[in-house]
Amino acid sequence: MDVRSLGYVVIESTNPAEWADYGTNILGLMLVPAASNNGDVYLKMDQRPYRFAIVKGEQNRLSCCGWELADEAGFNQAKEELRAAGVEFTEASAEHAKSRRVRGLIQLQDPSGNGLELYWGGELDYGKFISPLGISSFETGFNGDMGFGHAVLPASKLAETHAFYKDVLGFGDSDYMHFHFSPDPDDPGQGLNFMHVNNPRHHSLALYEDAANPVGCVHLMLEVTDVDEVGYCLDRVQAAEIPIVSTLGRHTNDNMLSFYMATPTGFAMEFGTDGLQMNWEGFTPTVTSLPSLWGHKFAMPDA
Ligand SMILES: Cc1ccc(O)c(O)c1CC[C@@H]1C(=O)CC[C@]2(C)C(=O)CC[C@@H]12
Ligand SMILES: [Fe+2]
Repeated sequence: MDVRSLGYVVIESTNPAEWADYGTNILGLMLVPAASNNGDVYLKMDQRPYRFAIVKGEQNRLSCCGWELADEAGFNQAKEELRAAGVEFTEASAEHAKSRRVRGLIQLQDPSGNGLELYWGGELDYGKFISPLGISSFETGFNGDMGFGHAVLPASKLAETHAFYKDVLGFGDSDYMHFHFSPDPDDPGQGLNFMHVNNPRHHSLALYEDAANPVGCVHLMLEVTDVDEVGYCLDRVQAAEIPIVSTLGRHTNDNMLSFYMATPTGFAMEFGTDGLQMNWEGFTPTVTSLPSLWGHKFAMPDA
């Protein structure tokens, strides 16, 4: 399978209006005029019609990640490979695909129960990105082909879930880390698999061995092209008294300079810049024992 990018996320929220406020006034994303009056919130950051869809629901959690395939042939091939691997999926209706602004879409779950969608034909509306806070641009590649950023998802069954993304979805390994927060020496600790798809972003997905995560996500990451925008965002977060989940720091594996804050949904948002752009040809996956070169003091170990 040839997955090209992390195209969008869908977030279920009891109060999508909170995300309209947070998305525009803190993150500097653009509110997309609603196609319907149902209160759903769409947030835009580049040539793509939206990157975040916040839909009204009973729960506050990440619903799914949308993964982009190159074209219809790639989409059909992906479905063949899922059938061959015995993975169940549901084909979305034309109406549903249209609401996602894609030409074809299937829905499935990974072995830890995280929702995902595989799609082809993601629209570009070339609507001008005008940040309400004057952010010049988010790093999403040419025509947005690097995806919006990355997602770190909880994986109670880490080995099985990692194998699913690697062997069935064809993701590549970027890096592996292992954490041991518990004072109990018999506690096996938590693994963290960083994985890439077919674009230069160091990781589009990371899987964290995290059994109890009620919101379906550890964090999402957005990347801006100007370091000052990270600083300005940090100032806005502090002025709004939004909890800072991790202080500013620079990661070892992808070189990202970032900090982490709370979101209305309870998972964290990493806001960074200067992430590595990789050439995967001949790349040897790394094993890293230090998460950050400096900084990144996390408020809670599982934040
Ligand atoms: C280590 C690292 C490298 C690149 C990233 O984009 C990135 O988010 C991380 C940190 C991931 C990880 C996390 O999200 C949950 C809380 C963790 C386990 C920590 O407490 C340290 C590393 C953190
Ligand atoms: Fe991250």
